[in-house]
Amino acid sequence: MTNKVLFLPGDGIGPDIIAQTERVLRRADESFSLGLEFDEAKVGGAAIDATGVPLPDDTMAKAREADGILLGAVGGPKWDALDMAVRPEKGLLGLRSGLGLFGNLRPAFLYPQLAEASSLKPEVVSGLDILIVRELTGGIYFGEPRGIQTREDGEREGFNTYRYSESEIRRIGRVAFESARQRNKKVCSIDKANVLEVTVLWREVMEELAKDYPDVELSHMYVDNAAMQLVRAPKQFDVIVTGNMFGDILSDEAAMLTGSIGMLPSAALNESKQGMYEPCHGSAPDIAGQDLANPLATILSGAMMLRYSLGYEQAADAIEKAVSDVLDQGLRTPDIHFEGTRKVGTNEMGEAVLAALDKRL
Ligand SMILES: NC(=O)c1ccc[n+]([C@@H]2O[C@H](COP(=O)([O-])OP(=O)(O)OC[C@H]3O[C@@H](n4cnc5c(N)ncnc54)[C@H](O)[C@@H]3O)[C@@H](O)[C@H]2O)c1
Ligand SMILES: CC(C)[C@H](C(=O)O)[C@@H](O)C(=O)O
Ligand SMILES: [Mg+2]
Repeated sequence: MTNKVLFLPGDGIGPDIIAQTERVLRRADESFSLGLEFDEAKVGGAAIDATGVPLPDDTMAKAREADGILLGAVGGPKWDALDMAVRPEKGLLGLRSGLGLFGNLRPAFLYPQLAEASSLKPEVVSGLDILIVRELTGGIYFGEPRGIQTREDGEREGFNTYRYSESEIRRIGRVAFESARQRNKKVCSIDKANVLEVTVLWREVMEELAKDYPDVELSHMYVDNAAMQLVRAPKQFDVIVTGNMFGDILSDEAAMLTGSIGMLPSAALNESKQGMYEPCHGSAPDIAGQDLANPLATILSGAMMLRYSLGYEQAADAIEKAVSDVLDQGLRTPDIHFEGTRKVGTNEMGEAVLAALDKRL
């Protein structure tokens, strides 16, 4: 069996962080004799520049063939102002929906070495380990109708549709309940059921589903309260399940509890566990190409790919331990740097992870 890994570096810091992750994955491949086959394709702004579209057919074809996809990030000021039809996000959203990657796992785990980098007091975050399960191919991101139009009275209006079917809610709910079974057996479903009918249905379906998981405790919370609770007492959460947009916002918030958005990996899985893995952050145009980006979220996404889509638990473990080792050594990119630690660049951080991985073998 071959295990095809496709790299999609994308834009901004995407190529910087994918380069470091590729080194680490190639080393893991050699050391554990995984038999990985690597390929690369363009997406987002880089694809627009090269081909005129953000998701070329060739990229989509390679993505369909791949067992695991590792994406850097897409977008940036050069392309974001373009019409919706050609926005780089279309490339990313097209990949997610085209591959049916509805289940987005975003683990907000605080490495103890980074407690001082967190935005919250160490006692509030120490031991933090939350899994955000975000629905990724539905909700307001994809609902129709959508658009910007000029009304008869000459005023322009923009509109999107927040829509979820029962089966879409049920399948993401199952991901959350199953994940909770492997963890602390608590699911908190986050909605806005006091205002939005779509989330009244969301709540009802979660309640129905809970009957199949009597060993898991289900609770519900409105999203505004959840945003507040995440910074007040984040350790009350185990698994959070929520829709596409609320999950997008809450996962960036959760990232800061772990020290930096540069630390948060993610997996996007479909029914057959094919997956696309990416850091939760964007293309960070402000620091692109300057050896400043933190590559750890992407390296950790690579470890998630080995674990969830390719089944190489041991290699995934070794990479995660190597990341912990470099934090133990006090190495920090600027986003997680604090007094008493040593500031390093993207490249040096990648090299340090490689060296730590070698020592672990
Ligand atoms: N998955 C994706 O591809 C993805 C995700 C989010 C945003 N975007 C796109 O990225 C572009 C920039 O968006 P934004 O500025 O809102 O969000 P962003 O996540 O790119 O950046 C927000 C802030 O976090 C910092 N940051 C992000 N990643 C970092 C890392 N690895 N190391 C150190 N610092 C890091 C940036 O320097 C910036 O100050 C936009 O075009 C947006 O649409 C893409
Ligand atoms: C770039 C954008 C489309 C994307 C999203 O909103 O899903 C990003 O913010 C993310 O979190 O992956
Ligand atoms: Mg986001």
